[in-house]
Amino acid sequence: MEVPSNTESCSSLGSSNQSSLPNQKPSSADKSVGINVLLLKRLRRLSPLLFPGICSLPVILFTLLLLVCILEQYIVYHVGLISSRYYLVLGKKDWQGFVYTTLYSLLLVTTIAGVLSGKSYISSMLYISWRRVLTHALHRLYFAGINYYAITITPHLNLDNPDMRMTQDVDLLCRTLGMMVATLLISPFKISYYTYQAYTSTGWLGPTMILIFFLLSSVVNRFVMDPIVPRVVQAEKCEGDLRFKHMQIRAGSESVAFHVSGEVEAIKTNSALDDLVRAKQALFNRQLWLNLCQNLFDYLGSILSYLAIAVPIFTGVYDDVDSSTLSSIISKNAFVCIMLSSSLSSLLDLCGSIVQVAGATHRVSQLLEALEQLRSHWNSANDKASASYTDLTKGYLGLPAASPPAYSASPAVLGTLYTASSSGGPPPSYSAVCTSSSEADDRSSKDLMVEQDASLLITSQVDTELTPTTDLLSHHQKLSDDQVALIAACVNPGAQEAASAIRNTEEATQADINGGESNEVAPAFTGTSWPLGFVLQNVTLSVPGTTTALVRDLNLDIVRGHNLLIMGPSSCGKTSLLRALRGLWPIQEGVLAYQSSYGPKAVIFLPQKPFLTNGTLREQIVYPEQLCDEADNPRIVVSDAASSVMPEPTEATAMNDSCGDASPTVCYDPTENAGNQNTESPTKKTREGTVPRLKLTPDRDQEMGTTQPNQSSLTKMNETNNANQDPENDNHQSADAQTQLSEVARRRLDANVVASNAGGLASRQSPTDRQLLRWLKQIKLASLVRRCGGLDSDPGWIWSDVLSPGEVQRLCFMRVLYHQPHFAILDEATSALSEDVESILYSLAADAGVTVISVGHRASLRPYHHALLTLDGKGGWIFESLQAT
Ligand SMILES: Nc1ncnc2c1ncn2[C@@H]1O[C@H](COP(=O)(O)OP(=O)(O)OP(=O)(O)O)[C@@H](O)[C@H]1O
Repeated sequence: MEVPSNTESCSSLGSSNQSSLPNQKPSSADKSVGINVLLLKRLRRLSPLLFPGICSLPVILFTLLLLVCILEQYIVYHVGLISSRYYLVLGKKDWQGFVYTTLYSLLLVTTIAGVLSGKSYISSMLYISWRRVLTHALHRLYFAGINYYAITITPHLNLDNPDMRMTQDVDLLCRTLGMMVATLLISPFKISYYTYQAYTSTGWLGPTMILIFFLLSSVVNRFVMDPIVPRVVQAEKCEGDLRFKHMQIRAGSESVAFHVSGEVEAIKTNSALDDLVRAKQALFNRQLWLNLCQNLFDYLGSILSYLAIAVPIFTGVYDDVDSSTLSSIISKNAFVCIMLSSSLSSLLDLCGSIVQVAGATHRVSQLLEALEQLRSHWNSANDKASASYTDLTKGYLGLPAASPPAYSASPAVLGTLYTASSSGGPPPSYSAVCTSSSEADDRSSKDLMVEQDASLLITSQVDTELTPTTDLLSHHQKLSDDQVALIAACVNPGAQEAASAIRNTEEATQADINGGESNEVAPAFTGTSWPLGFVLQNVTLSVPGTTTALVRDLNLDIVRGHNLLIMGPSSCGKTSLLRALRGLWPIQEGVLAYQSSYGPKAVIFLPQKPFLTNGTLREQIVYPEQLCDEADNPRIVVSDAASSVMPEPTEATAMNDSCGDASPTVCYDPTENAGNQNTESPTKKTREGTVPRLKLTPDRDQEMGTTQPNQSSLTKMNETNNANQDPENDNHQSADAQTQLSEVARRRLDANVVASNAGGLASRQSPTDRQLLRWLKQIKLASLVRRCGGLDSDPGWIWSDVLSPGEVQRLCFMRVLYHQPHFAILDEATSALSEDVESILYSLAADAGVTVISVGHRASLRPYHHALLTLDGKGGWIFESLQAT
């Protein structure tokens, strides 16, 4: 299977399957960077970012700068005439005129000093405001969706050092522009005025000579400047590479020290330095010719002004004036000609700045374009998924076809459904096969290869219920027609009041599940009516850009109350599967459906490489939530980790408008929620009352027995279904098996989404400090509170450097306890811990009602899970129940 390489045919990284990433030529080797049409286009694209609105600070400063520049030129003109005035009064020995001229000159000089300082200050302000708005714009794009991740794993973008582009290159661009802008602004006025003055002094000859000279020098400079721009771009890249190397050593200093590999790193760092020096050298070599031209034309310009004034003098225009008046006229004429020539040559002097601006503009624009490309890629995939979702949900759950679910209005609310093209060929026949652990143990790795027509389903019990004539959702979830209609009402926008009714439905459903005949066909996941977290149907997953499958045709439903362990040899694709679940990697084929946007209260990931942010201990625990107020009045920003993350909640709406990012950032005050006990309590109660506890005590098997179908019950259900089927239906079922499976998965997902939506995840109460401290003590981190000065004191640590790997893992696990999500996805999250601490952590997670999906190598993990998925790294996989262990 070829992964499509063109932009048209692909969807989005991490958000859709059958996708490759946007294609773009390598940026640094891009020969198109220069002083050219592309530069103008890029500057035009940057201008709305630099001038975001008529009342924005950059526009106000820009206008102020323009006014100050005009004032400056007015005063400079009069300052320039001072010498001419002195020639006159001194030549005539006019005492009074001398005193007056002196006072007048003092006033002008004082004023010009103030104006020039003010101009410089406003230029600096303009620079910093530009830097702020431009960096904010880049940040918005960089943190939109998973752009910050996609840009680093998308090799064909070949975009070096995005961090440096957002910092140093933006700084260079804004600073140089800030310096240039005053000259650029005033030049048209200045040139027009002094052209007129030169014309009145010298006739047409003076200004014509000067203008021709300027045009000539511009053409020469243009050719000298052009090759400099790519060298500026290259030098900036090398600068970024060297910085990155130093950053890498700083981050891994301890590992380097363990290896005592300073010399190796020195060689590599010096190599980066040598590259930088070479790049700078090439730049300076080119700049030499530019500087030569600039200086030559500058001085030729000053001579030219005297040539211009010499013509009327030698042609006798001033023959009838006395010598002091002639001196005054020469001085004045020289001044206006010099001013005209210097106005023009100051434009030429900007050539050095222009190449800097051009280089920085190209680099910043390349980043901007790549980010926009990734974002639109992401958005179009989301739109596609939204459209698929609307299509697929049309006509079931009682939804009128013309009334799409709330998802289309707010993808963040209802989640995402990702579809891929089918793999072609005959649809696989789905037989419910549940491999026992003993059988699995006997299998060789060869046996792990799964046949196309023998898919194993975690919730195989559910799938054995599939019959073409059955209302799948109602049957599966034991819902009455009224309940299904209620869900439909809740899916529709504006049906918020249905949330409480849904809770009632949950209770009713729970009663159904627990009582009477429903026990016989009760779902595997008793304890919740809306248990579905992730649905994988025929999922094939490869490393992006390659065709070698890590997992092939995987069918899996990940449900609440059903802990899943994923194992397999190193590099077999365990983390990659989690990446797909998180939407970071696209899948090649199949259907991967999940709720993507509830954040850490629904699904939390503890990655293999733990991430600790800067700040207080509490900030580590609540991560990825952000405390945005003082500790005594904590406000928590709940960011949607799977969708766009906006830095400023107040800008969320504007960003949706301008950037098309549909996922809002929610900011809520837990103190408000605390007061709303009526809303809180039922949710909390329902949650506590329904989520099964996996107790790691002797009665565990018994508990698990209630949450896990055993083989005999599966067989029984198969028999029941077979008995109900007639031959016609057999054919029908075979042909529609794939469709039905998708259908039931979507219905269950939808129902789950609706219920979670109605359940008010964001309104769940946060644990108290007392509870946090109790947990910290239980996981043996109590001393950490003292070491870092309390929960809310910032010790200024680089946490991952200060804490041991075991402490880091335990601290990260606190996030699971704090958020108490429906699902915690743990990628070797306890690998650095002893088995007894591991046991404590899993017990606490079970007590909190958290369903865990673990990746790990240790057999000690098995007792905490209901099922095991083993990958063989060649595409094969096997699922086995762990209930008997
Ligand atoms: N960003 C990436 N670019 C290219 N290949 C990658 C990338 N990330 C992972 N891979 C490759 O994908 C394969 C599966 O990696 P993955 O991290 O899923 O393995 P794993 O089973 O979790 O391994 P381990 O048990 O060692 O953690 C590996 O061969 C790895 O080299």
